[in-house]
Amino acid sequence: MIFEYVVRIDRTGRGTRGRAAVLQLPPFSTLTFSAFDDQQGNMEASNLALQQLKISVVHQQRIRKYSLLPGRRDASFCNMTPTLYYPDKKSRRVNKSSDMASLSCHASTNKEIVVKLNNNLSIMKRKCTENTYVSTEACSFSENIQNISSNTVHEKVGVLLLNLGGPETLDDVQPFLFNLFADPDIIRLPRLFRFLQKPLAKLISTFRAPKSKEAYASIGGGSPLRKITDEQAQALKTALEDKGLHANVFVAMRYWHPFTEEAIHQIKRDDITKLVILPLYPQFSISTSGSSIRVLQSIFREDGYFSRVAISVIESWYQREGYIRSMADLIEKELSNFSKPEEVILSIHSFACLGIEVMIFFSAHGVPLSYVEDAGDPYRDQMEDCISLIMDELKSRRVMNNHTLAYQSRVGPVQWLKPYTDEVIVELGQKGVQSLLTVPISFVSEHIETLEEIDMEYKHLALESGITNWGRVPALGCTSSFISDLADAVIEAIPSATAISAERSHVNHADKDPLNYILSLFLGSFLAFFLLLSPRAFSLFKNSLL
Ligand SMILES: C=CC1=C(C)c2cc3[nH]c(cc4nc(cc5[nH]c(cc1n2)c(C)c5CCC(=O)O)C(CCC(=O)O)=C4C)c(C)c3C=C
Ligand SMILES: [Fe+2]
Repeated sequence: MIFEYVVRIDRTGRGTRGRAAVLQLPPFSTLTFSAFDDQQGNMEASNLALQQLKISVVHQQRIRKYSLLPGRRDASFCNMTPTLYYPDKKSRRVNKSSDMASLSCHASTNKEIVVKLNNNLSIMKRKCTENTYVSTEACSFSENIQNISSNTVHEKVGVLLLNLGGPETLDDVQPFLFNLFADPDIIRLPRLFRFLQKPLAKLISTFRAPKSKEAYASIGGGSPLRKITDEQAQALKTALEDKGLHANVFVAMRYWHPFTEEAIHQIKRDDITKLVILPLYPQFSISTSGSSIRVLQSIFREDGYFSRVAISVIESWYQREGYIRSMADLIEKELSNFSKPEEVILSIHSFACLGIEVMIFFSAHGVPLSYVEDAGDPYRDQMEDCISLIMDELKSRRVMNNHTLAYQSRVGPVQWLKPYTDEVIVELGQKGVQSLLTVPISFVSEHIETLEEIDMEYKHLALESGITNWGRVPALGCTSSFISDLADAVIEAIPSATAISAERSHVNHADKDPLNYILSLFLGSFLAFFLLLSPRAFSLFKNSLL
C-alpha cells in the first residue's frame, strides 16, 4: 500500500506554526511525502522543505521526534525507513513537476505518525489509494490489514541474531581475546598501521588472558552467552510462530562460536529468501552491531547467493515500547524487592538528602571516547535517550527514584566514555547514598561483565565505599514481553527488506600504492620496535592493559 502526501511550501507565510497532522497507519503500509514549491519550482526549495518536515512516531503517551534529513537513512529509527527520491533520478511521482522530492516511510502495526508542520509548510493533498481520507489536521486510513503470512507465502524467512560470543572454556579465553582485539572496529588503528592489527592482537590477548581467565573461572569457567543466545533464538522462533510467521532463527557471534560464517552456511542450506538481521544490542555502536554488520556486508558482497536475498537490518531497537516496558518492569520489580514501598515513598519526599532513597544506577559498557567524538558513534546519544525513555516509563508508573548513568569495562590506556562506573560508585558512597540498584543497560544477556564485574567487583567496591544496600537488575534474557517485542520488530522489518546492491567491494588504491606500503612498513616497524624493545614503553603498555 502506498499513501502519498504533498507538503506545500507556502511562501506567503500563511502556514500555521506547530500544526500537526496525525496519520494512522495500518501495518506494512508505505507513506510517501512529496515537497514542492510552486512559486520557485526548484529542487533546493523542495529539499529544504523536507529538511524542515518533522516526523514523530507516537508511542502511546510518548512522542519521539526527529527530522528527516536528505541523505540520512535512519532505517531502524521508530520503525520507519525514510528514503529520499529525487525526481531527476527515480521518482514514483513522475506525473508532477520536477520540483518534487518524496519521502517514504514504512510504518508498522498500530503506529501513528505525527507530522509537525513548521511555519511555512502545510500538508496539501492526498494522492491515490481507496478508502482513505485526509485533512490538514488529521488523516487516517481504513485499509484492510495485510496478512503477514500472505506476504511471505513464497518466501523462506530467516532471522539472523548478532551477538558478541564468549569463551566456553578457559582454554578458549586467549583465542577469543585475539579475535576481539584483531577486529579493526575494536582497536581502530590508523590505516598506515593496519598491518600491525594481528601482531598487536596477539600481544594484547596474551597479556590480558590471565586476568580474563581468572574472571571467567569465577563465573564457572566460561561465558554463558552462547547458551542464553540459543535460548533467545528458540524463544524468538516460537514467538514468531505464535504471531503467524514461520521463520528460521540463526545466531552469528562475532568473536566465538558459532561464527558468522557458520550462520551464513546454515542460511544458505535452508534456502532463505528473506533475511532480517537483528543485533542483540539495543543501542548501536561501531564496536558491536557495527562490527558484525560490516562483516556481513563483506560476505554479502562477495557471495552471489545474497544477491537473491531481500535483507532488512534493524540497527538499533532501544526505543521500542516493548523493550522499554520490559526494562521498566524489571527495575520496578527489583525496587520492590529491594526496599519496602513505604521506604521509597518516604525517601522521595524527605529522606533523599539523607541518602535513604534507592538510586537507580545504569551501568553501560563503555567505548573509547574517540569513537563518539571522532568517529561519530551514536552509542552515547542512544544510551542517554534509552535511559530517559525508561525513566519516563517509570515516572508514568509513579516510580520517582533518582537515577544516574556511568560506563564500565574500560580497557587500555585511552580515555573512555565518562563517568566511569567505579569512580561514580565511590563518589556516591562519599555523598552518603546508601542504596544502589544497578541496571546493566547495554546488553540483554547475563555475561562476564554482569556476573563478575558488577556482581563481584562493583558490589565489593560499593560496600567498601559505604553503600550498604546493593541490588542488581537481571538481564532481560528470555523475558516473554521482551521476546514478543523482538518478534514484532522482526515482523515490522520484513516489508522493508530489499536486495542488496550488487556492487562488489573495491580495494582502496591507497592500499596498493607501493610508496604508502613502504612508508607504513617503516613506521609500523618503528612502533613495534619502540613498544617491544623499550623496557619502559613495554611496561607502560602492559600495565595499561591489565
Ligand atoms: C554493548 C556492549 C559492548 C560494547 C560497546 C563493547 C565494546 C568493547 N569491548 C571491549 C573489550 C572487551 N569486551 C569483552 C567482553 C564483552 N564485551 C561485551 C559487550 C560490549 N563490548 C560483552 C557482552 C562481553 C562479554 C562476553 C562474555 O564472554 O560474556 C572483553 C573480554 C572480557 C574481558 O577480558 O574483560 C574485552 C577485552 C572493547 C575494547 C570495546 C570497545 C572498543
Ligand atoms: Fe566488550
